[in-house]
Amino acid sequence: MALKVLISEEEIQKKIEDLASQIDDYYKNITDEIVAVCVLKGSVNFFSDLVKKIHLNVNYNFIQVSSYSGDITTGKVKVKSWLDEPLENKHVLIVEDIVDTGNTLKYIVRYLEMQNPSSLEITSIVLKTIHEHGIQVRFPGFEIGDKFVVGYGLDYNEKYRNLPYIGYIE
Ligand SMILES: O=P(O)(O)OC[C@H]1O[C@H](OP(=O)(O)OP(=O)(O)O)[C@H](O)[C@@H]1O
Ligand code: HPA
Repeated sequence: MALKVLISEEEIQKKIEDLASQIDDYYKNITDEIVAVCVLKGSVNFFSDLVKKIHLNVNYNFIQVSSYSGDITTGKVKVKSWLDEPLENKHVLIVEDIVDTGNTLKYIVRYLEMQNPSSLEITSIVLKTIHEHGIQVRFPGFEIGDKFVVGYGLDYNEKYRNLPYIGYIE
């Protein structure tokens, strides 16, 4: 089983510079903190690289949800841990590693919206455009086709998360 590079470490880091500057610009008139919500586990690498490049007042929050077994979604989003502060009247940025079927984000957005944040936006480093999920990603990274990808936080049965690039299994 060989791994092929789809998006190199250099391309990822360049894209993150670009996303961070879009985010800086989008929130430039906001004086309150922005709450960046990291969706564990997959987003940990992207979250960590991104927040270091944002020049705003950023607070961290973490949720852990999962729905995949191998490369197949169970269709059921399991919540493993949730926010540790309310998001009412906060500007919230959800940081995801991948939007595939959109099930995970649909679930997260539905519950975060119930908390009445001042604003709720999404960034995702990878997006599969094959599904009609209707999720609006304000700060999109790379659009890819229908390949199961690993690396840079993305796993196949918990493997490959620590690769610095995004690849696929041939
Ligand atoms: O758009 P979807 O089809 O819902 O897929 C996207 C979600 O799937 C992965 O999470 P996973 O359930 O594998 O948990 P993990 O982040 O712990 O790997 C990924 O990190 C996203 O959160
Ligand atoms: O392509 C993928 N790779 C890893 N995890 C995922 N979760 C949804 N899609 C993917």
